[in-house]
Amino acid sequence: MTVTRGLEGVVATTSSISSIIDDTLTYVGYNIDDLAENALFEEVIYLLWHRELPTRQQLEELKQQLAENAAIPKEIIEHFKQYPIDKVHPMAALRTAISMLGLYDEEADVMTKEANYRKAIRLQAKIPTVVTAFARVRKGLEPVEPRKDLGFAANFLYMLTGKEPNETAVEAFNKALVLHADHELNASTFTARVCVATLSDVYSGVTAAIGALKGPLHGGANEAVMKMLKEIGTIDNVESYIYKKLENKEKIMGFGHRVYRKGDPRAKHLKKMSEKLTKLVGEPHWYEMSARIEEIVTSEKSLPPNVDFYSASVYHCLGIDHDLFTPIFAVSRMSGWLAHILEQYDNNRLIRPRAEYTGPAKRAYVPIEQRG
Ligand SMILES: CC(=O)SCCNC(=O)CCNC(=O)[C@H](O)C(C)(C)COP(=O)(O)OP(=O)(O)OC[C@H]1O[C@@H](n2cnc3c(N)ncnc32)[C@H](O)[C@@H]1OP(=O)(O)O
Ligand SMILES: O=C([O-])CC(=O)C(=O)O
Repeated sequence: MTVTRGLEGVVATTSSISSIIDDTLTYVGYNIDDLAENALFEEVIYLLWHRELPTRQQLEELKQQLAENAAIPKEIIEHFKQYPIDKVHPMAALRTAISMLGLYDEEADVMTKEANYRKAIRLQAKIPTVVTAFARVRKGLEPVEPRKDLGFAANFLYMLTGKEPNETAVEAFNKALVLHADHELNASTFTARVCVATLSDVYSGVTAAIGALKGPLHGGANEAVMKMLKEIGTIDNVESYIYKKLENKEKIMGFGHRVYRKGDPRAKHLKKMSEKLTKLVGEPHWYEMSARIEEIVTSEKSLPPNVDFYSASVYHCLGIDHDLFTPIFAVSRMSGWLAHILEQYDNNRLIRPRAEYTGPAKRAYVPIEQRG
């Protein structure tokens, strides 16, 4: 048996959703740079689910479907209110609430193509409402109802704060959503596909994916980056902090990638946004510290920043609590998970690799009285 630890380089499926070739990321053939500059997140959702950009009418239809399905059952809000609130990470709350949504969906176990698409709409529509409701309930605030007249990005920020966001914030948030939407067979997407390849339901697939995204080696890295920036505190501390970590062979969060070698093409967009937004909110030190960290880690380890590095300071500037960074990643990646889940159902085969056994062999059962 040949063992490939971490399945590095293993091609486990075909997919027509996104590709990473020679450090270039495309969604259904459209370069991420092009989409980041021009696309609405709702257009990207449509693209990932239908493999074509929407016409104006198709886009309006999708926006309407998302708006109509954004409300969440009041039982979920009641559930949030019962949590030991200061001990619950929003990713744990999200994982539970998304699973709970399945309990209130009469079609949860209906496995037709049409029913699965309707569930995709409901999940994509409701995830911003779930994240923002939890963010408010834990502060003793009432959730803000979604508005039908706002787009996806604006509605998220509105539900979070109760105030209509300005154009700069909406534009930045939309771009972040576009950049995080899909990424080939990353760990959480693979998790979703493994789950539904048993012909389990869509809710189980996305709940499993949220669990995988939560870890700091994957989506959880954006929150860890902000924690590191806060620990460093000032630009003068960057060198000693980073060199010490490198000497101790500790990982620097937001750097490195399993697939990219020269660099993550999404990072440059977030870097630009970080520079602009940190200046705009009068906190340029977050960008300056980040840029200095990048200089050191790139020259010492040849490791470029990934999508999670500059997204941390971007979200901070949008006034978002640091432990909501990974849930926001999930709000965007929900679109990719759902595209992959639908693709898996369309051409399913159980995913079941092998393990090379390394434990003891051929042992005879020892009765408990003889085990000392
Ligand atoms: C959305 C996303 O999921 S993007 C990734 C987000 N995760 C992070 O930012 C966490 C930090 N980065 C990492 O832990 C890794 O780079 C991963 C998990 C992203 C990729 O992991 P892998 O492909 O398994 O690489 P692996 O962890 O084996 O690293 C290879 C070598 O580079 C080093 N390395 C990799 N990333 C880093 C890092 N961030 N800081 C310091 N050294 C690193 C490792 O220590 C290892 O060195 P060694 O060969 O001397 O032991
Ligand atoms: O692809 C990966 O391994 C992780 C990643 O960058 C993502 O999920 O966006």
